[in-house]
Amino acid sequence: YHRNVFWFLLSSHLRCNMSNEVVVILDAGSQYGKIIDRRVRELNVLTDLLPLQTSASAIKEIGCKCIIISGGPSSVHQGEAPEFDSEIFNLGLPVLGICYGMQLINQVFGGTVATTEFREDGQFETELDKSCALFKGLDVSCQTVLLTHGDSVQTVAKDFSVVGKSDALVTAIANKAKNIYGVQFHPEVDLTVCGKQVMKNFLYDISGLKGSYTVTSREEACIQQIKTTIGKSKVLVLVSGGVDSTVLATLCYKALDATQVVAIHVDNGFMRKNESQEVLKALKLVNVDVKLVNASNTFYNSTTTLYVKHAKHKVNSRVLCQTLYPEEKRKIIGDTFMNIVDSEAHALGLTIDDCFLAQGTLRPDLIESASKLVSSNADAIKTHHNDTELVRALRARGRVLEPLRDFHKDEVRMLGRRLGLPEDLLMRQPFPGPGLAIRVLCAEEPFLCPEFSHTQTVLRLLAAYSNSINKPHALLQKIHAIISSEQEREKLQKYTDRFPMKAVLLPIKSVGVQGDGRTYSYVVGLSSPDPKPDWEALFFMAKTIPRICHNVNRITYIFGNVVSEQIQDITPTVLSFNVLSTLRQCDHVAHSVLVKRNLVKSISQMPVVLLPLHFDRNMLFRGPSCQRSVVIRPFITNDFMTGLAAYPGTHIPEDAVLEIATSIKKVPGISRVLYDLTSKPPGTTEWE
Ligand SMILES: Nc1ncnc2c1ncn2[C@@H]1O[C@H](COP(=O)(O)OP(=O)(O)OP(=O)(O)O)[C@@H](O)[C@H]1O
Ligand SMILES: O=c1[nH]c(=O)c2[nH+]cn([C@@H]3O[C@H](COP(=O)(O)O)[C@@H](O)[C@H]3O)c2[nH]1
Ligand SMILES: NC(=O)CC[C@H](N)C(=O)O
Ligand SMILES: [Mg+2]
Repeated sequence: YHRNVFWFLLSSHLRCNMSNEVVVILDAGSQYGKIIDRRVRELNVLTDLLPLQTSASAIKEIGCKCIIISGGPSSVHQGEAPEFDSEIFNLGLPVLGICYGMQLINQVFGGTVATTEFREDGQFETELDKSCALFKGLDVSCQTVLLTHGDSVQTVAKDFSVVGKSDALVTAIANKAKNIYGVQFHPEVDLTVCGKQVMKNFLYDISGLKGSYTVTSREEACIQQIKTTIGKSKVLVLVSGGVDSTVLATLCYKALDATQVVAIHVDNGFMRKNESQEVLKALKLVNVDVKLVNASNTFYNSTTTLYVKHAKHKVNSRVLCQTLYPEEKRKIIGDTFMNIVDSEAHALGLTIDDCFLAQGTLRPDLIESASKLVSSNADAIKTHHNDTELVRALRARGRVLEPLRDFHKDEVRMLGRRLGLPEDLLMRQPFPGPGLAIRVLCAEEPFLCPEFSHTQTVLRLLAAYSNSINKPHALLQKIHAIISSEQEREKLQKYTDRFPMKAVLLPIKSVGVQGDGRTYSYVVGLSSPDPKPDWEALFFMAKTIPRICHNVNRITYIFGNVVSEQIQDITPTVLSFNVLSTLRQCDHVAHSVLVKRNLVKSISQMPVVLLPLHFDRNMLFRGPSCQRSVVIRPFITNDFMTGLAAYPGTHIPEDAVLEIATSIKKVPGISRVLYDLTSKPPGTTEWE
């Protein structure tokens, strides 16, 4: 049903624009894939996002000029691969396949694809053939691109030539005669430096598009949408204090009579220190009057029903303050949030038949919740509480207003600027709806799977590589199979020699995103007897380790003395009032440093995360694991879908980092402070 509504809206949208320059994006379930349409739109070309299964005849009917096939979490050579119509390659249209899309093209035309020892998630260098039309105009042939894959092309399809390579890995293929191209990397994201140029080449030069589609006025369109949807009714605007919902509320006030707009902010108990009060104050200054709903005590003991996929039935969840799993926490918080909104609406005398619900939902929120509104194949990355089952049911009844649903964060900020919102409100760092609740890693027991000790051995070898190479070890072969270039081995040797390191596998799991799917894997802690962190060496290790240990999605640096002992135990941690106040205090001291040093704008976001880990226990006295540790994650991103850990000395002054670490360490109950070195992918922004 949702999909029908969506296609209807989309086709009417297309009719209104009557642009004959349409690109069909066939979605294989990628999360970055949805940025493809933003990239294409940025180049003034209209997109039509369709499921990969779409038939060739349906595509022909649309009259598009070319096809882009996105990435996706599946493997083309395995049973669960989504279906597709191979006739799409016989339409005579130029095709660009990205990651999964390239693997699919290669397989269809007779080449092979396999899951190998290679696993790459992050920025890598690749050599591209500048004489290929796809790479025309690139300044140099060696380019930095985003790779996130575990599968790769083994034998190249007949009639295709290799136009991109990175050591043994094929990163681009082309069939010039048929105008069919494939890239293993992701040109749609900012982390691929030449991405925009590659897309431009495909759209303008290869497909002959002119770029005639311009978004006239998106503000006007939003206002119009609000007016037509709400009419004479009322609208309950949910305001979190973030930029999205602030822009939304401002638009509602602009489009409607003030008596029609009721804005509420829910304090769920997972806000930052003084956050709710400050939100109300800031919004008052821009004439948005918000009612505060204090529900901070309701959430801890709330539950919901969960659908068990493999058993196909529903069960009751635990209460939130006993729940360990990230998705479960998100579902409980989301459903509780909507119940509270519902009873608040009743208390205000509003019912769903005379009132609409407005949310600042953005495109990435829907993408990551795997909403059918944006894609039929997406892997659910995480549930956003503005896209829960309850919201979906209301949406189906046409009662939800989401004018920003087609926007990305940077576009919302641009709109907010046009609306005259102050810069400090616009540039606020995003804060997730479930707040601090997803920044506490909950666990009752250490996570120790059978691979633990093997992984730990590989890590030990890697961290001491400069010594290990002198003493032959069977596992070195495995490492060398992946670190195949002489240059890289030399680097590994140089860094491990210059900065002595220990690498310990921490017995916890964190959320990540790899190969366009969600992962839940180990974290590595690096530390050194040298008190001065060698960031260059650390960042190199952060990039290298997940390529070799595929069960690791995050790398951290542990401030302080070297940690050489394995951490066997954890401090049992759930979302309790005390645990949250500890994290709130750490978050507060950390962000105060950013504010004091005027760094809020230069860092895109800085999650502060509580870990159930107690280092430096006195084992002689069998000291219990009772303290916890804190990770700081200063993060640099533009599209909020991919990004880099801030590099001390470049993105953030090193003394600011050290000041943050020192002040967090002073908070009672904190064992150690860690620095997250991981890019996205393989790690996400949040740890969950
Ligand atoms: N505490 C809250 N009270 C009221 N509404 C909320 C709250 N948290 C989230 N919402 C609603 O859910 C939507 C999504 O939440 P989310 O936190 O992603 O967005 P945001 O805060 O507007 O923006 P940002 O992502 O910049 O923080 C918001 O736009 C808002 O409509
Ligand atoms: O509005 C939100 N509701 C949520 O539930 C949520 N969870 C994560 N985030 C933010 O989304 C961005 C990407 O997050 P991840 O890299 O952790 O997936 C980052 O900016 C995150 O802070 C959320 N935003
Ligand atoms: N990003 C992608 O499209 C990944 C494709 C495939 N799942 C892989 O791991 O190689
Ligand atoms: Mg948001």
